[in-house]
Amino acid sequence: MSKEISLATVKEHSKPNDLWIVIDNKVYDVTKFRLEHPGGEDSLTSVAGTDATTDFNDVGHSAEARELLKKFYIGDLAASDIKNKKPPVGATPTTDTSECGVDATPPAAPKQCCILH
Ligand code: HEM
Repeated sequence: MSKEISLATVKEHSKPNDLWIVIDNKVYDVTKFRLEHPGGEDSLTSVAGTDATTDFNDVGHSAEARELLKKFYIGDLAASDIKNKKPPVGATPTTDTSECGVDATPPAAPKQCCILH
């Protein structure tokens, strides 16, 4: 079973010479890699000890970069620290659905341009 690491523990490793980050709920020790990172040391030190999933995805890292990640994997983020931002498809909404962004209104009638002449 893989090791579970809390976000609080990850935060303790937020120094350049002791640098952990979280990507997709997995914890990576990139202390040594920071000096080899093609995107520079600063981009890694700026997210040290935090969840860098968004930053990592925003850059549009290659498949090679994702493959490289595996070398630095040290454990999984503790279940209690995982924010379920995107519930699985088919999940039953709890109470308030006002923020889920789902618009139940049926699509409007076809636009003029869709009507064949
Ligand atoms: C362990 C985590 C990471 C690995 C293994 C990694 C790996 C790489 C690799 C291999 C590249 C070369 C381009 C590519 O193949 O996509 C790259 C570029 C880059 N990375 Fe990362 N990266 C990591 C985390 C991050 C994070 C957290 C950030 C931002 C906070 C970041 C920002 C960048 C930037 C800005 C570039 C340069 C893109 C460019 O010049 O086109 N990386 N990274």
